[in-house]
Amino acid sequence: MPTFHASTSGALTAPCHDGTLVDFRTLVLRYCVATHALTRGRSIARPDLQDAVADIIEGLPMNDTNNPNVQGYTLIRSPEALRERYPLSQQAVDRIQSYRDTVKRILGGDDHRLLVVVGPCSLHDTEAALDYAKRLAALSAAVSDTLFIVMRAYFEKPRTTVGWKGLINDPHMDGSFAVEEGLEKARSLLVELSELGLPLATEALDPIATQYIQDCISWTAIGARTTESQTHREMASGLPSPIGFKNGTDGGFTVAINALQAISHAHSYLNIAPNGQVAIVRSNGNCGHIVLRGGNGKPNYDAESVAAAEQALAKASMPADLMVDCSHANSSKDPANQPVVLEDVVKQIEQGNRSIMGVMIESNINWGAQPLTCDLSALEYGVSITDGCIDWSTTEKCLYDMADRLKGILPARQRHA
Ligand SMILES: O=C[C@H](O)[C@H](O)COP(=O)(O)O
Ligand SMILES: C=C(OP(=O)(O)O)C(=O)O
Repeated sequence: MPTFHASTSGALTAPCHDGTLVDFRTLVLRYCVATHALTRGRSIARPDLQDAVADIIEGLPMNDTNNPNVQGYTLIRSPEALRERYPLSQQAVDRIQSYRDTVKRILGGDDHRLLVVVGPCSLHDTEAALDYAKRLAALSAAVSDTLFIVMRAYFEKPRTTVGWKGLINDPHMDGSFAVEEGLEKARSLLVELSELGLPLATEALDPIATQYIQDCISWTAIGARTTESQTHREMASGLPSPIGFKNGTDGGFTVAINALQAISHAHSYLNIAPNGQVAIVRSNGNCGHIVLRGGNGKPNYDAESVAAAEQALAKASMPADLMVDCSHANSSKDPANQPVVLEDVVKQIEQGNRSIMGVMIESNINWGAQPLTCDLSALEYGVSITDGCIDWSTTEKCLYDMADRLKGILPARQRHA
């Protein structure tokens, strides 16, 4: 790794990628010229930029007290630059705005439909994701009087300990962590999915990554492992779509209810501006609801748990808006249990429940999950590489059945008295 040396004149110099000795100011200048060209949309040879960046970053001494545990930094393009490269059409922008408004109307009880967040646990194969989305778009149109369907487009996976952290973090799924490529893959796929006319949901995990993709998203989850995190609550208060806070991994509602209260306020926090510069963000505050996903080895989708969640929300003077996650601890991570949970939820609504405004289902083209192995060509098409999912035919059956049974009930339901 090259390091900078002070010459007798005091100038910092370092050996460049091509072996020549270059001073620090020249390297910074090369980098600025390259990024300026990029942000202005001019094409520049990618290696020029990479070399300029690598020369600067690798030249910076890392053995200071601030960074003893950091191997290095790789600068990447700004959110603005990626958005310019993969823009949404005006039609998609208008649709996304109307999808977000629909989610808010469902929360307020002004749209009687049930919000259904359904799709793969994580997306790892672009072709399979588009295949799934096309099927879901057709199904969604057929049940749109009763269900408002939003596709799970999850690119970030929070891990209990370690494991593949999703397409953004490791797009080649081989531990090479090409995060910039991951952001590019995620954004280009989100744009393609958005153009199909399907509302999209994701989990917002990395506060910086959100800046690259959130314009495509109509409903956002904050996961069970981060619902209690102040950083995630601050970020959520500034995100453009309504938020579903999962209950904590212990199965309790309190941290999710506290999170809802936190995001209803404006916050000031550190993140990056669209041009990639570190900035203080001043948010307006946001709205959302809790998601019951079970925990601590126990489910919490049953009528008794739902009533307890309603009481906890009432005690906190929060509206009774609940989504039930049919997967995760509610299914003991066995996809075969998801239809069982869904059946229970539909029965609760048939029997007069007014607080359940949505469900979440982990579904894919094919059943179950497969381990991520070194030989990627051995992966089965349309099968999750994270949590197990129900397959497409089960998904169709579940959603058509639910729409059929709730068709006459939801329009008459007074969600908020
Ligand atoms: O939804 C996915 C998983 O439940 C979540 O990422 C945690 O997975 P893990 O417990 O296998 O790490
Ligand atoms: C990780 C997820 O859920 P949870 O945070 O509930 O574990 C998920 O929905 O993908």
